[in-house]
Order: sequence, then C-alpha cells, then structure tokens
Amino acid sequence: MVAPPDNDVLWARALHFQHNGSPALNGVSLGVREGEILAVTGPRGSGKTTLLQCLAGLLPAQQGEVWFNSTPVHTMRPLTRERLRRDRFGWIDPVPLLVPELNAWENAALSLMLRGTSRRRAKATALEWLERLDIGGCARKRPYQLVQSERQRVAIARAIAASPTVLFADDPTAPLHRADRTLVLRTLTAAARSHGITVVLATHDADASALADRTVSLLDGRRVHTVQLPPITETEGRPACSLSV
Ligand SMILES: Nc1ncnc2c1ncn2[C@@H]1O[C@H](COP(=O)(O)OP(=O)(O)OP(=O)(O)O)[C@@H](O)[C@H]1O
Repeated sequence: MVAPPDNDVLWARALHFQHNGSPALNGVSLGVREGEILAVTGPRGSGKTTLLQCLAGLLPAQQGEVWFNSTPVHTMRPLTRERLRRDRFGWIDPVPLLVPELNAWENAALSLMLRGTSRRRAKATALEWLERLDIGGCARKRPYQLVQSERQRVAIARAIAASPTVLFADDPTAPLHRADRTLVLRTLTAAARSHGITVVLATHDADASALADRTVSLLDGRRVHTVQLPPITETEGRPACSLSV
C-alpha cells in the first residue's frame, strides 16, 4: 500500500463497486485537497452516490483503496469506520431526513450531541447555524411545518454544525425549485468555505460546478475528462461544443 499525497485529505485509487452484481464503479481514482469544494457530476446512474458512499466509508470498496489523511479507510473495521463518520464526516442526503418529533434546532443539534457536546452548547451552535442559513425564525418549528428548502437547510445545519473535516453532499438540491437550489447551494458552499470544510458534492446542477473549485465527471462508473474546445467565431457558423473522452 502506498500512502496518499500529503495535501490530499481524501484519496481513492482504482475503486470498484458492484451492487448485487451490477457495476457502479469501475476503477475510479481521485484526490480531494484540504478545504477544496469538489463537484462530482455525471448522468443518472453514473456512480456518483456510490463514489461518495465509498469515500465516506458507508460502503466498503470491493477493490481499491480509500485514504482519509494518512489513514486507510478500506481496511478499517466497521466500528472504526462508524466512529470516523460520526467524528470527522458530515453527510447530506438528496431529500432531507429529519426526525419528525424534534424541532428544527433539535434536529440541527443532533450531530453535536452524538459527539458528546452538552445540550446547552449544542443548542447555541445549532441556533447560530440556523441564523446563518436564514432560517433562524424556524428554530422551534417541527419538520412538517417547514417547506422543503427550509428542511434541507436544517439538514445542512445539522451536517455542518459539528464542523466535519469533510462534508459529503449527495445531490442536496435535487428536490428544490431553481431559485431555492441556487440559494441552498450558495449558503452551503459559503458556510463550508468560511469554516475551511472540505466538500464533496454530487450534483446534476450546472450552477453547482460553477461554485466548486474543481469538477470530476463520471460516466458508467468511470472518470471522464471534459475537454472544452476554444470558442468558435460566429462567422465560422458552427456552434461551440465540448467533447467528453
Ligand atoms: N442499492 C442498489 N442496488 C442495485 N443497484 C444499485 C443500487 N444503488 C445503485 N445501483 C446501481 O448502480 C449504478 C450507480 O448508481 P448511483 O446511484 O451510484 O449513480 P448516481 O450517479 O448517483 O445516480 P443518480 O444521479 O440517479 O443518483 C446504477 O446503475 C444504479 O442503478
């Protein structure tokens, strides 16, 4: 085993994964630098979610390596991976999964309380994050009283309040209208940048790539490189295009 480069917080080499015999990742390698916002794009079924799950230790890679800093994740026992996820990683699902019996600040405080933070401190931090995400006024509302974009911002507050080293966001704007998508993406990326949190963001959203530092594209479980052709002048009469190889 060769350790990853020092400046990569996450590093994966030749990842393979099949769901019940159906291939999802076919040898994906990538590095994620500390503090970077990396967008992972690709059409439906291209392997984005599976890649994030392997990087986050939710799915053990069937072949290949995953490293977090200088620790190999692919050889960790399940309990050690659980602890790593709880203490160092945050996760945002496409559809916000909130506890219906808890109000917004209690939901946002959950990840901190799971790490042993006192209820009082967790509440103060959760309220601060809800304010920053422009939903401070919803702090005492139950999830059913919130609209989808507010619920997703509560899920973001929950993931980010515990200051994870890496935040995995799996298509977090999928169920939102365009205006809400932009707002949620901007607040998510701005919050992560202000706290130096590394983000791996799976997305179909073209706006998301614009907010990221770098984009990695997947197709059929493989990385593809998009080559942007230089603009063609109108007099040449051909539309600009890009090639995927
Ligand atoms: N639990 C599962 N059981 C069987 N096959 C699965 C499962 N999860 C994913 N797959 C298959 O693995 C491949 C990659 O799926 P994955 O969800 O990782 O792609 P994706 O790019 O995230 O797709 P989407 O954009 O639709 O979320 C697809 O062919 C998908 O059908």
